[in-house]
This record gives sequence, C-alpha cells and structure tokens, in this order.
Amino acid sequence: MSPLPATLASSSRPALDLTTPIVVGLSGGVDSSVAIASLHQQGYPVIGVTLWLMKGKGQCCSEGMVDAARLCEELGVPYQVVDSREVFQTQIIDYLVAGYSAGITPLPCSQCNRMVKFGPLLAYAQASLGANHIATGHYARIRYNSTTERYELWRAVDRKKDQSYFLYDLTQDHLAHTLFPLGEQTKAETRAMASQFNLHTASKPESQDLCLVEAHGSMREFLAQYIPPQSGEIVDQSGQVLGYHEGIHNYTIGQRKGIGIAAAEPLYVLALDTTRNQVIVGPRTQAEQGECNVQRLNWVSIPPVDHPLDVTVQIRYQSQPTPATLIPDPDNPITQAKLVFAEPQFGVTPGQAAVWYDGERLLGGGIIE
Ligand SMILES: Nc1ncnc2c1ncn2[C@@H]1O[C@H](COP(=O)(O)OP(=O)(O)OP(=O)(O)O)[C@@H](O)[C@H]1O
Repeated sequence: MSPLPATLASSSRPALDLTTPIVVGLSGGVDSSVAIASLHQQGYPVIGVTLWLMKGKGQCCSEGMVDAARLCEELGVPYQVVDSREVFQTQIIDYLVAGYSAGITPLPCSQCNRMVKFGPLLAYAQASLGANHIATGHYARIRYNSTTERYELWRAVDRKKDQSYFLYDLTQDHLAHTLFPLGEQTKAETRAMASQFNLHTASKPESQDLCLVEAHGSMREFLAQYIPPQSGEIVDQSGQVLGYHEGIHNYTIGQRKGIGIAAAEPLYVLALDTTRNQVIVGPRTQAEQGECNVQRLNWVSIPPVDHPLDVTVQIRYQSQPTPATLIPDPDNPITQAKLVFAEPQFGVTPGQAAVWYDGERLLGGGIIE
C-alpha cells in the first residue's frame, strides 16, 4: 500500500478503515475519473457509482454513464448505476419549479448535493455496498478539528475551481464519511494526472453550466416545460408600465440582459411581485442593498453562534467574498440570521445561498430571503 494521499493525510481525520470500499460518485467527467483512478492507484478498494438523475438528458445521464462504465472496466473495478430520477424530480425539479413560480431564484446545486448526491449516495454506499466512505471530484477540502471535534470544510487549493460554496449545506455526518481527493490540487494537475493515467475522459471539456441548463439549453427552456407563460407588466418603481413579460419565472433579481426595454440608462430587475405578476425594474444603484435575512442556516466548521460574528460572505458562486456581520435572530438563532454588509451589495437574490467564511474556512450558510 502506498502512503495516504496528501488530502487524506493532511486532513488529520481519524484513520480510514481501509478494508471497506470507498464509493466514488462518477459523472463521466474528468474530475471524478481522476478521483477514482488516483484512489485506486494508491491501493484503496473502490466502487464507481453514477446516480441516474434525468431521463436521457444531462452530462451524467447519457454519455456520462457510458464513459463511467468504460472507465471502471479499464480500471478493473466494480461499477453501478443507481436510479435516482425520482429523488431528483422531487428534490430538484419540483423545488426549482415551485421556487421560480413564487418569484425567487432557487439554487439547485447545494440542494442537490445534500438531498440527492451526498445523503442518498452515502446511505446506499453504507447500507448496500459495505462501504464507510464516499468520494467525489469536488474541489474543496475536509479537515477534522480534534479540539472542537468537528469536521471543517475549507476552500480548495485551486481558488478558481473552488466548489465549497455549493457544499455549505452538508452535515457533519456527510463530511465525516466523504473524501475529496482533488481538494489539494489544481485543475491543471488533474488534467495532467488524467493523461498520465491514460484515461479516455482526459480531454473531455469542462461543464460550463448547471447540469439542467446544459441538458435543456437554458433555464428558460427548462422551466417552459413546467410553467405555462403568464403575461404581465414590466414597471418602474413608480408603477409606470414600461413593457410586458411572459412570466416572472423568467427573471431574476439583478438581471440586466433580456429585459427588452430601451431606456436612457441600463435597467435591472429590482423585484418580482407575484401578487400583481409584475417585474419591477430600475437603475443599478437601486439593485443594491446593505443587508439581507438568511434562513435555513447550516453551520459547518463551527457550532451555531448566538452573538454577532464578523465574516466574509459570498452571495453567489464565484462572487467576490465581502466583509459582513452575521447577526443571529434572537428568537431562532440556530436557523435564522441577518447579514449586514460592510458595503451595499448588488443583486442580493432571494433563493440563492449566502455562504460565510473565516478566511479559507467555510463556517456556514443559508438561503437568502
Ligand atoms: N450523476 C452523478 N452521479 C454520481 N456522482 C456525481 C454525479 N454528478 C456529479 N457527481 C460527483 O460530483 C462531483 C462534482 O460534480 P460537478 O457536476 O460539479 O462536476 P464537475 O466538477 O464537472 O466534475 P466531473 O469532471 O467529474 O464531471 C463529480 O466530480 C462527481 O464526483
């Protein structure tokens, strides 16, 4: 057996039980291919599993399964597909449709990680495959803090690829049984390893967008299958009608493109009024706000706090981390809080996640109200 890979050694987590297999989630892409190949090369018993999420669509669910099966055949390791279409339908598609219909912009990826990938995959791996751990090709790091006895989530070494934002909703149990073999390396190193291992997935292009969007062309086209058009007015803040739309679900706070109204200065979506079925637009400065409420909090690297906490926060994936004070709700300090930004923020969007950090360490996150 070769020494533990860097990610596992540096995580100072309790020792892994090497007699049980590690179940690796495979999308058919290069990242998960390298994750399984490197664990396998280091002598860990591995099983590849693809969750079948959508009918015949999506990177993972058409050619992805074939690529993953071929990879496991080449490595000589077991491979399985788990039909997860029902849980994906109820937890992601229904969640998106309900959210967009209610005038918010839900974030499917963190919900998918918690409710579709990590929860069910771990449960299946433990109950049916005799495994104790799962692994994925996510770029993030898990460390065990023996003083606080908590599993901590850290940003990936490769900041451009860092996916910790999408993982903020994982539980301590998920983190305790998950490995991220790519967290300590760059994407360029992953690609080099894919060539070294001679993986046929080495040259596969990077996914550019949400898997649902890649499968359907755009979010608008995806939603059109579920939400019928409903014409309404586009108004300015004084209520003056500037134009018309085909459904508020096609708009998101802070959106500029696609409003279709000529004006002296660029117009942005400021609010979506479901009662009046109106899209309210205005100048960019009006789309900034100094604070927001956050609900459904999940505390990751530290236990819930009951006092104001200075943090840096991201209000969307890849947005610049910005200083803020998190003020727990006095009545529900564990699940609700207010974020007061040091500088007003543009495009604070209900339904998206606010995720707060202490430097590289992800402390927690929640859904913007
Ligand atoms: N359908 C799936 N079944 C099992 N695991 C999956 C599936 N889709 C994604 N994963 C796991 O989640 C990780 C992150 O998924 P994401 O969609 O962000 O893909 P990615 O960063 O493009 O990675 P990859 O190159 O492996 O596709 C993947 O590396 C893989 O381990």
